[in-house]
Amino acid sequence: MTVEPFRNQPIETFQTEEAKREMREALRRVRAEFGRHYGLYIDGAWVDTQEKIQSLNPSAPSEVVGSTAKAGLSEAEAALEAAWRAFKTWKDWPQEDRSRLLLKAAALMKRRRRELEATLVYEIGKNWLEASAEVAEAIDFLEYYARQALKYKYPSVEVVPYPGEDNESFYIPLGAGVVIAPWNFPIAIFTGMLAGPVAVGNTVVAKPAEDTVVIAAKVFEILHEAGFPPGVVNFLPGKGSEVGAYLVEHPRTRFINFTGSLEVGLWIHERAAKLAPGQRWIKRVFLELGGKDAIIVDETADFDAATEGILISAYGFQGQKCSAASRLIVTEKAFEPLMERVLKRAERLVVGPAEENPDLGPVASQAQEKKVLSYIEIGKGEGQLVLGGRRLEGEGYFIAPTIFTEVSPTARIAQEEIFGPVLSVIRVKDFGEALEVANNTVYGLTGGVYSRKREHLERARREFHVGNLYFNRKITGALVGVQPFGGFNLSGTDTKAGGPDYLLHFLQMKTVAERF
Ligand SMILES: NC(=O)c1ccc[n+]([C@@H]2O[C@H](COP(=O)([O-])OP(=O)(O)OC[C@H]3O[C@@H](n4cnc5c(N)ncnc54)[C@H](O)[C@@H]3O)[C@@H](O)[C@H]2O)c1
Ligand SMILES: N[C@@H](CCC=O)C(=O)O
Repeated sequence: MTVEPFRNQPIETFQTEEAKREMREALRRVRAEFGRHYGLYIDGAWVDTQEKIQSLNPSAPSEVVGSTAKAGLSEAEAALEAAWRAFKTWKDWPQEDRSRLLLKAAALMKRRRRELEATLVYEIGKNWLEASAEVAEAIDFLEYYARQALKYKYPSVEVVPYPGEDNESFYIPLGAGVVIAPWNFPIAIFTGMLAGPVAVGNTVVAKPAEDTVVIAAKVFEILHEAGFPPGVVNFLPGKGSEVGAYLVEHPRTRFINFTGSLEVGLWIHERAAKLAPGQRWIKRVFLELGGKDAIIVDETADFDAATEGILISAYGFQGQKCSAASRLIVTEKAFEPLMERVLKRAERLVVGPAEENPDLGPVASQAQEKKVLSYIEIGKGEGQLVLGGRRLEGEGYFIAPTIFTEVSPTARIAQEEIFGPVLSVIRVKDFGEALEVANNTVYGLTGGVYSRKREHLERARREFHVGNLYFNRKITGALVGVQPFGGFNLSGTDTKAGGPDYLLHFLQMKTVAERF
């Protein structure tokens, strides 16, 4: 099979009139289908249930974007059974044919690109650029893993020759696994987490987050149209603590690919380690969790460039990214010139309904709004509020971009993941102290340094303990294949999504030796 080398999908910035017109048209079409209902997808068929999950528009929560069926335990059981049945043949499909299906799904996603972007705008409150970047990433995952999977096809492993014996080692898939996804990248992470294992011959039951079931259902429409055989991919919207937990503890679950909060991730890690009656393997568990990511700015930095990078990293998608800058660590001499610029620019940020393409849309849900506002209250007792710090008028969950200065490195707003548009600024005496403060967290996902001093950048390269480190640029927006993504410490198992080793997590190596 020959395929063009992998290239990232371009992200639409909506500068041209044509792109703007296309997006407005897509928004109109998606709005016209508000309220549409989708089933579960089990064993190649759409299945309805009595209970349903409604998805609301966070810019105007009285609007129902759509709904899906809601899986219970019997549907979870059926989906896992279907996945195991499908595994019997899918594992032996020629790799080229499996990869071809992923590429077909990518092509279908490209064709529906604007519609998918518009769905993200309405379902989760991304502005147009954020929505476009996310759909591009979902397509990239399909395209990248389709190509990477070809690397592992039989016979792929080089072994040392040994006299009198034929020795070979090769990769085989694990079996049927469970994918549990968060709401903040509901198409990219959902697609990537299922496409990786499936690409190399596993089958999956995929549970989207409760707030983003419509975009996830659209992913399954695409997988269905691409022609995945029944049971290879199963769609199971449902409550995390019910069907999610059931699948985690199930003896027939072979692996769990989870992205979400630290709290749920640790619970899954613990429960998956327990041997359930009848279980015949140690479950593989992959966890991609939270962050408390910091940008360091020293006195040699380009303050204008730093300001741009800080604002996009702190407030892109309202700060609801595991990679978001929630701490800004500034050396004494950089503090005034930098903060003057940051405040001036941040004051001008526009917050509003996502369909109007503001700088910041709403936060994702009422639960998110409550959590972020409660941290803002905590912050008022811990730092100096210099910007925002309040909910804004309107039906949607709008929160003003917020900045606290004079925050202690050990304050709660400097230690706990807030996951909203709140930036805690910590003043330090020099670069050495900045690195100490940056590393003083249980997380280790992304980090950044703005400096013109080579010595500082080299020191950060060695000492700043994060999975994704960025110099003189924003700390969000890792590109598939270019910046494999995943963090250290309690940020997860460093699975490195979109990286060259990712698919190995879902494979096991078999070794056969024959004497002649
Ligand atoms: N490291 C990364 O790559 C990455 C990427 C995106 C998001 N995140 C993190 O995700 C979090 C935000 O996402 P969230 O609020 O959806 O997280 P969450 O942990 O609340 O939910 C994630 C998923 O887990 C399910 N779930 C909840 N309880 C469960 C249980 N007991 N058993 C099984 N499944 C269960 C939910 O239904 C959802 O599908 C943030 O902490 C963010 O940093 C990390
Ligand atoms: N991979 C994304 C973050 C995903 C987590 O929310 C980024 O690099 O910004």
